[in-house]
Amino acid sequence: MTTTTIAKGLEGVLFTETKLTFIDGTAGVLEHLGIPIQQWAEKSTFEELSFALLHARLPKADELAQFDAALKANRAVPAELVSLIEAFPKGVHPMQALRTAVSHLGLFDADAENITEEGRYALSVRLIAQFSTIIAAIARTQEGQPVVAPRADLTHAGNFLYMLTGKEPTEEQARLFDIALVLHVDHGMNASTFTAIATASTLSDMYSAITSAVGSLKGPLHGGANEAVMDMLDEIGTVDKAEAYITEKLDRKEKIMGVGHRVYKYFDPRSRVLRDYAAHVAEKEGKSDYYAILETIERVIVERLSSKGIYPNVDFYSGTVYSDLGIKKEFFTPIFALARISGWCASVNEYTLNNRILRPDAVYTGAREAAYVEIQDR
Ligand SMILES: CC(=O)SCCNC(=O)CCNC(=O)[C@H](O)C(C)(C)COP(=O)(O)OP(=O)(O)OC[C@H]1O[C@@H](n2cnc3c(N)ncnc32)[C@H](O)[C@@H]1OP(=O)(O)O
Ligand SMILES: O=C([O-])CC(=O)C(=O)O
Repeated sequence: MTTTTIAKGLEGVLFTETKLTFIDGTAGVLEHLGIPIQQWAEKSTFEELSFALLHARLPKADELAQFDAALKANRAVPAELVSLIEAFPKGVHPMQALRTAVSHLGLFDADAENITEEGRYALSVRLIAQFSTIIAAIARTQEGQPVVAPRADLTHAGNFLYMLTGKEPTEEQARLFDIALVLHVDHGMNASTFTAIATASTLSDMYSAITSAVGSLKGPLHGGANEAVMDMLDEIGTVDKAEAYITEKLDRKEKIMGVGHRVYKYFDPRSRVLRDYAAHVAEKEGKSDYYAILETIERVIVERLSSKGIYPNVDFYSGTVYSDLGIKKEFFTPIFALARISGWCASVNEYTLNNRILRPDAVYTGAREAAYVEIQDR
């Protein structure tokens, strides 16, 4: 069936069914398995949400314990991969490094090409566990610091912060980071999830699907926006300059990073949760002007652009939370990947159970039935 109506950017195109994530963009609602994101953030953990999406149901206590143990048992990565990361050129963006490292990791996995349901599940568990180790190793290497081996007595969030800094985080830091991960785990058919599915739909392997997804998340219109927000905050500098900066940018019809969304035409519910944490940390620690600048930008955006359905998205406040945890802005997008790996794997696994190769079409607008012109006659 072919139609000549073009859905630019595939907006509103339905290509599959899913039981994982529901979004009502007009009301600002996000649910995983029907449970609102606010409840996941308040009551759950990255580990539990990852299990829930991979199995399309909540785990019982013993199932969650087994899943957690499997993640912990899979945290280590091959020494060859650590050596490769250490040999990456200095100054490459961590998302470039992550893309290459994930692809390389596949070379050491004897089961990498297993695309059975069980094979994809086992690979998902490994990838979720090892993403954390890879990203921390990239960060340590770029800082000129020795890579820190994972610990099996810490949560996924706590272990990541430990491998990143070499210091065991406080319970509060680990929990705050865990909530940030929970908020980023999945979001329906976003560009990187769609990319992962498109790759997997050819019956390609998990490493290929996830490597493609990392490349897609990297762009500033998608996951890369969290770093771009921090660039903007650094450029603004102090809160007294924020309103004029944003007003001038909007007058020049430039896009503001961290606002606008293909699906949300109202506040992204995740941005509300992150705003509250950013406010809490700013008040408690008095660390930076970032929160005050973001509040001002949000006010101007809502005044000027809410009639167009433009509001802050998940990337707007997340960087402030990471920054208060001492994380550098180049690692904001890898941290997005650290969370979204679970959503990518769950969506790939769900789609491939009922697979059909993804192959949309384009309306051809070029010449037809033209004669070949010899090179010397052109
Ligand atoms: C995790 C995530 O991926 S969340 C998104 C992260 N990305 C960003 O924060 C980057 C900034 N935002 C954007 O570029 C866009 O809003 C996107 C890419 C997220 C969504 O894009 P689309 O759905 O294609 O919206 P589109 O770009 O067509 O914008 C619709 C209108 O809103 C305006 N608009 C959209 N986003 C913004 C923005 N960030 N700042 C100012 N105006 C905006 C557009 O100029 C356009 O106005 P017009 O109708 O007068 O021309
Ligand atoms: O859904 C989208 O288009 C972007 C995304 O990944 C998110 O908001 O988490």
